[in-house]
Amino acid sequence: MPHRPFMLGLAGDSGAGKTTISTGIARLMGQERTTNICVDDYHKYDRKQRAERNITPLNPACNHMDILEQHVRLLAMGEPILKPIYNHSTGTFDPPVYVPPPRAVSDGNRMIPRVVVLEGLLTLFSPAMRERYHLKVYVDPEEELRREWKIKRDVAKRGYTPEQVVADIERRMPDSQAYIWPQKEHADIVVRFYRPLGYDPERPGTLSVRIKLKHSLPRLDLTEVLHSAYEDEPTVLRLETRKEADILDISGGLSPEKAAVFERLIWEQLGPHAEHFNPELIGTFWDKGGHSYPLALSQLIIAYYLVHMREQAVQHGVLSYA
Ligand SMILES: Nc1ncnc2c1ncn2[C@@H]1O[C@H](COP(=O)(O)OP(=O)(O)OP(=O)(O)O)[C@@H](O)[C@H]1O
Ligand SMILES: O=C(CO)[C@H](O)[C@H](O)COP(=O)(O)O
Repeated sequence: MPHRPFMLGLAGDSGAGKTTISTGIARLMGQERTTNICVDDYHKYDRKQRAERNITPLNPACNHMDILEQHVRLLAMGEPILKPIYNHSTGTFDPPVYVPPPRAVSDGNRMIPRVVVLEGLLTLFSPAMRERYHLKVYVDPEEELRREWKIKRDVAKRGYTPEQVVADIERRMPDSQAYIWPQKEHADIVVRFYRPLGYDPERPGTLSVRIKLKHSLPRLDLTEVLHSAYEDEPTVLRLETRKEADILDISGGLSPEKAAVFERLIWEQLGPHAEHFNPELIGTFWDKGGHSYPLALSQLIIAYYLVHMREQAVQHGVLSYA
């Protein structure tokens, strides 16, 4: 009887869109079956202590990496953890919370595995963590977009002024380059939102996405949708096979009709898990209560690979059943 959860590791710099992606994945795969862990909770120092020590939260030395590794292992084994909490409103720590074991739940006929999503600055940093995930994703928007997103979010939700956020981004840059960006090399999937030609900043839902898929991933058959795209809208969807990876480009100009065909196609390849998934609430992001088809499809594609990579791991005996 399978007890061990689907394990997804999602990394990227601050404001890159990790929470936005993982929120949609939880909605898609079932919020009641998903445990979402934000790795910010494992900061070693509070905001004041970081300022005193002149250390950024991007530095592994500023985080309890050993406890994080231990918790990733426990969660992967379907065990509970007592998780710290970092509070972004106060800049200090709240009392820890008990996170129940992510064990499979029964739907009457069979067991449905739970999902654990670990998202944060350093989730792909150490081999001890990487080896526990079925799928590793790195979120890598255009740097200008990331800055814009971070400034808006930190001002609206974390009490900073725009000047403070800009100064902080600059101060963090050496650590971004030293610790965060290199994690991209370890990802199975790299998701890059970018501004297409003629992009209107008032319509963030029209951002395009480029998804880099490592050749080690199982094949997602996109023939039908790529073929229909090429006939009438040649630039809306593109799949290019390169030496190091496949590159899937989804334009923000995708019509709702084509997005629906694309969604159905992935859906059909999800296998029996699809019946427990809910595609209705994917693709939303916080700014202006927006919706984006490239975001929705990215979330669906990640879920597809997560399901299939776990299946492969089980088949190859990498994961045993508890
Ligand atoms: N695909 C997207 N399209 C439009 N806006 C987006 C997208 N992804 C993220 N954003 C915007 O960027 C902001 C930051 O995103 P999010 O909170 O998901 O980043 P994060 O990587 O989790 O950040 P942190 O690690 O600092 O908590 C969001 O509030 C949202 O408005
Ligand atoms: O890079 C970050 C990830 O969200 C935050 O800045 C970090 O977690 C510290 O938080 P705060 O700025 O609220 O003290």
